[in-house]
Amino acid sequence: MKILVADKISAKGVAYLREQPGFEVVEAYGSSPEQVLELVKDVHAIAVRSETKITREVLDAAPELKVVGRAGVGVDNVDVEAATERGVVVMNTPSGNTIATAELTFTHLLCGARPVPQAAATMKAGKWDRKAFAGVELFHKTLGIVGMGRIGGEVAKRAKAFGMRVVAYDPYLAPSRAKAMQVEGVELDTLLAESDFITVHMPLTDDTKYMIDEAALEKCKSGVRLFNCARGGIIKETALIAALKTGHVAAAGLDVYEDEPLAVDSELRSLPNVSLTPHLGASTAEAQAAVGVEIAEQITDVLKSGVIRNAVNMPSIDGAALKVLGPYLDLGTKLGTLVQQISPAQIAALKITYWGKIVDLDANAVTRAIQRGFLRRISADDVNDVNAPFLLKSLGIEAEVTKSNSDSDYTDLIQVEVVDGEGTSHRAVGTLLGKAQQPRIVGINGREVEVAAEGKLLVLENLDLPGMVGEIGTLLGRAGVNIADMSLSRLVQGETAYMVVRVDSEPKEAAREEIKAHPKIKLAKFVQL
Ligand SMILES: NC(=O)c1ccc[n+]([C@@H]2O[C@H](COP(=O)([O-])OP(=O)(O)OC[C@H]3O[C@@H](n4cnc5c(N)ncnc54)[C@H](O)[C@@H]3O)[C@@H](O)[C@H]2O)c1
Ligand SMILES: O=C(O)CC[C@@H](O)C(=O)O
Repeated sequence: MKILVADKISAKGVAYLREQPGFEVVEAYGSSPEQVLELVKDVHAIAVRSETKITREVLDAAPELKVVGRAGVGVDNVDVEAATERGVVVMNTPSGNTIATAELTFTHLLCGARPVPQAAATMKAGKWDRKAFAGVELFHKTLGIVGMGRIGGEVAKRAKAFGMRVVAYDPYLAPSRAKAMQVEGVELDTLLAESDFITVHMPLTDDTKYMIDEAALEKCKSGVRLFNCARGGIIKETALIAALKTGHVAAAGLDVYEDEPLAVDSELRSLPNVSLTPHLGASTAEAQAAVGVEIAEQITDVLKSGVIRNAVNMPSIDGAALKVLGPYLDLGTKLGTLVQQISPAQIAALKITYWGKIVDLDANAVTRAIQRGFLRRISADDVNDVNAPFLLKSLGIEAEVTKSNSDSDYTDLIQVEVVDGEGTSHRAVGTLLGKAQQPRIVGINGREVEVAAEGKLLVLENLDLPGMVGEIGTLLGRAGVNIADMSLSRLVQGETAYMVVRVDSEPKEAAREEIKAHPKIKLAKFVQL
């Protein structure tokens, strides 16, 4: 397996990848977009920080690619939508650089209060100016934090230690968390009006882009100080520059910019009341060691054992959860495959119902496994848990999931049902049996059956007449096919019965045609699980 380390991650992370038997690691830093297109053509994984852009074009040029690992939080340099369509897992390392970024933010806050960088520059220039660099204190000032996630939370703790009042705006901030952190959850306008210092800590999204623009700045106190160590574009640069010039914003500290690297002639570089750092939030020895090793381990887990952690384009399952969910994933895949093979081609909806213990587990992964199983034989694309929901949608098949609390005879049941264009439903029900949690099929199209969910099955609907089992047995015997297991079911005596026969080998075409053409057999499907 080939792994491209496209941006500089920690030596420990690279060493971890190199130690893995069967891994070939290519380190190529600072490559041009054209070079990246060439480098990715046979890679299975790419590790990046924020420099290398993993665009749709790059993904198209990488047919073997399984995973893009971001050593850091923001995945804005990766086209996640295109990756999802292609079934490529995109993962990040959400917490390894939290402290580093919180500490850099606090450094900027302190430099916004006390112009240390500006004073230091004059000292280097041989001056001794004690008048030009008076500052303000953080003590008893109000800090407004927009985005109270991991980094916002760590900044809040440090601000409390400095004796600041902390107000926070975050639509997803639970009152209990605000209380535990001793911060006041407020509306954005209140935060803008009451804060002496404002720092932003959320991703750049359609909602957060230019959240701090001219109108927002007008709502701020005169002399407010602003900080952004999250993503360029949350604070509108032109509005900030104008407000820094008038002094409405007394000082600013920025680590991130609308365009990176920041243009050489950006006005921000020449304003005296701004401290700038070149996207250094995560640049500490500790953070880089942490995220480098974390991403190397995560990439290895995906490629070697299929274990996915910290994926941003699918639900992740940790090792403990995988142990519990594993048998359900197997059953789900098989039910999806079975239903696809017993139903017609024109499907309008794929409906999944869960009963029993599974209802209380995280069934998202099982749902994806069912969808993957269903699509396995019908999609031209490589189907996996990442792209299965997307591919289903692109085929115009509606997905529906229900968790039922009604009673059932089994500890767990999963029903997979497809509805065709005419509203006719085809379904299979499965469960896990015994201590070994063996996947069993216990229902097909409303008939109770009982057969192991594995191998090759012959699903028959035949007239309920004496001698049918013998006739099928003879037919299969003549074709040299051994029966491993068999289950019979009927609803009304003398009408039709279902026979599910597990066979050791697939009947040859001629035998299949003979079975299909048998006058007493209404339906015959050969299923491979
Ligand atoms: N400068 C750097 O080098 C550096 C390093 C690490 C992280 N970051 C960036 O910092 C940001 C925060 O990282 P984190 O790890 O704390 O993320 P996080 O996911 O833990 O926190 C983000 C918070 O933003 C909140 N949020 C989302 N939309 C919002 C909105 N419209 N208004 C207000 N709040 C909103 C979320 O509820 C969440 O609490 C990210 O953009 C990340 O990429 C930068
Ligand atoms: O890799 C970096 O140095 C930047 C990381 C940072 O922007 C992030 O979102 O984690």
